[in-house]
Amino acid sequence: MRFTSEDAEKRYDALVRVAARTVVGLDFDGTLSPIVDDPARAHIHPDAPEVLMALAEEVAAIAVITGRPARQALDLGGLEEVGDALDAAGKELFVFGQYGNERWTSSHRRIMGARPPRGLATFERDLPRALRSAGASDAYVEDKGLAVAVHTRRLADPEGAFDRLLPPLRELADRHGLVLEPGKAVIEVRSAGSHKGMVVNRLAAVLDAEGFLFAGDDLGDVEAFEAVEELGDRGLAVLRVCSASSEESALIALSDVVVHGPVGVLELLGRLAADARALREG
Ligand SMILES: O=P(O)(O)OC[C@H]1O[C@H](O[C@H]2O[C@H](CO)[C@@H](O)[C@H](O)[C@H]2O)[C@H](O)[C@@H](O)[C@@H]1O
Repeated sequence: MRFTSEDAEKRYDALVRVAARTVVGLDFDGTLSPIVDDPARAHIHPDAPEVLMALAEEVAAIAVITGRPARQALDLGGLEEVGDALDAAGKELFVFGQYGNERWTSSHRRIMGARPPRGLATFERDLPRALRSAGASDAYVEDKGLAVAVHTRRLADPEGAFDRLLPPLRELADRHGLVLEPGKAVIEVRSAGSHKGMVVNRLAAVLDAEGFLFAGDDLGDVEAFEAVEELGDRGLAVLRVCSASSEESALIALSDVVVHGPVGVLELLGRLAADARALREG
């Protein structure tokens, strides 16, 4: 775990002091679950449920904010059970799927979602031809209902295929009124309507937060990092945590703390829970 500046360490201390009024926002893939080749097997790190339950005792709320469909995050994360434990502690677990287009809470247990964006069906119709033209017919296409993710990780040349696919998919997305969300060996195509920064702002306002921690690992988390920084400018105690890997470094420059993958994220969250508890118990 590395604080990126002295100021960042002070930010951590300030967050501990307002832990009881702090919202913890967490990305899923690469932050709570280790990156794996098959998206259907990206299970949450086995230590995560216990760490989240301990943390919930000390903070106002925990929110998983992911590009995944909420249903998948619930299943791969065992988050319904985590929600049970949080409910019992009088706290709430939020799951925002598809970059904020879906919402689940441990108190309501229903996924509220948007409709598929106009243009997605015709985009999907034209997609195989675009994949063929880019020599990436074997790319794995993940149909997320409200979006499509084209994965190159399991191709022979993942980076080459990613680079060849980016321009034509951007052009095709534009033509269908959709936007591109590039990530780790993945190009997502989705509606322009929502992003993780909007979720951060909504949660901070609704929960009247005095502190906000967000941890993420990929480009789809940039808006959340920016929103958290703006909350800091407005006087909240904030901490931006980068779950680092050799695959993506864009978030490092925006971070207060850099940790190594999900193991490092959980270590930091465990430390936050322990420090907040020690302060509370005097
Ligand atoms: O917002 P996130 O929780 O980070 O989700 C973003 C996308 O993550 C998934 O893909 C990534 O994880 C896979 C499993 O480890 C990996 O195989 C892939 O290369 C990564 O890009 C997921 O499949 C996407 O739908 C999410 O939107």
